[in-house]
Amino acid sequence: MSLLEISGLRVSTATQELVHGIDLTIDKGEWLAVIGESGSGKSVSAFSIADLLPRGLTRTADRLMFDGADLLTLSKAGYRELRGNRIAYVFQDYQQAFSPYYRIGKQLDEVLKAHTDWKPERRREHAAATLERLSLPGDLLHRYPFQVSGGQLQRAALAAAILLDPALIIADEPTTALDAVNASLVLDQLADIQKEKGCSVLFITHNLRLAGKFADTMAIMQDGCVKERGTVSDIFTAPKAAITRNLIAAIPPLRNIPARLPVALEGVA
Ligand SMILES: Nc1ncnc2c1ncn2[C@@H]1O[C@H](COP(=O)(O)OP(=O)(O)OP(=O)(O)O)[C@@H](O)[C@H]1O
Repeated sequence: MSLLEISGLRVSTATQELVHGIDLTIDKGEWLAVIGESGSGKSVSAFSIADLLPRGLTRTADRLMFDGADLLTLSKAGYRELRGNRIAYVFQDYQQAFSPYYRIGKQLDEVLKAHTDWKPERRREHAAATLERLSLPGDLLHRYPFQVSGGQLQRAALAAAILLDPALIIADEPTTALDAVNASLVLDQLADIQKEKGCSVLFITHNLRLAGKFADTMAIMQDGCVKERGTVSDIFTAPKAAITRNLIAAIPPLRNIPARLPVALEGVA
């Protein structure tokens, strides 16, 4: 069953169209990877879903439905409720996820305060349990963002995203700024959470190999258009669009092919 249905989505500046009427759907529990070169329109498309486009960009669509609700008619207040509650974002720049001026615990608490009527004790317990769920030390609550490592901060950002059990997590290049070990940890934890909670993931990445490891389905973007959509298996075994074939051919060699990559990729790697 579809959680998110996007049809004819366009994003424009005052003078130029950046995204040219794309269609995407994500089912409940599905992990969709949106892949494309830099500037292909992945981020602005993702921003437009939850009304987070930067000033100067506008969105139109034929259809934009989230869990039965029409986002095209949703009020600003409706969007505020949706974000952080039903739709959560994890961004590449984890430094921006937290204000440097407040302890991480206070910032997690603000999210819970804004969306629940829970008492302080329950909010504190829930925040600590969520950090623990991501194998982060409980004393992180008392630290400022600059007092934790980049990898921990990105996992704390993931904790902030899942505090309220969102139905959709939009992860926009969440591992680009991390070393390989921390990148793998963040994605493994995101995959565990997705399985446990049954939520959907919209994963934006340049990295076709990571997409192949974690996603169920893929959409390949180029120049503001979706050039190809399909299951991971179909896309790796029978890529149709030229951009998809180029992206697959550009995957660097790897000795240990991840278990979920289809056999066809081994010939390419
Ligand atoms: N605020 C903005 N004002 C004007 N143009 C913008 C703005 N933000 C993005 N763009 C343009 O929109 C196009 C798509 O950008 P977008 O950030 O969505 O690409 P992307 O595929 O996410 O790239 P990357 O992988 O590098 O993040 C680019 O041409 C970009 O220059």
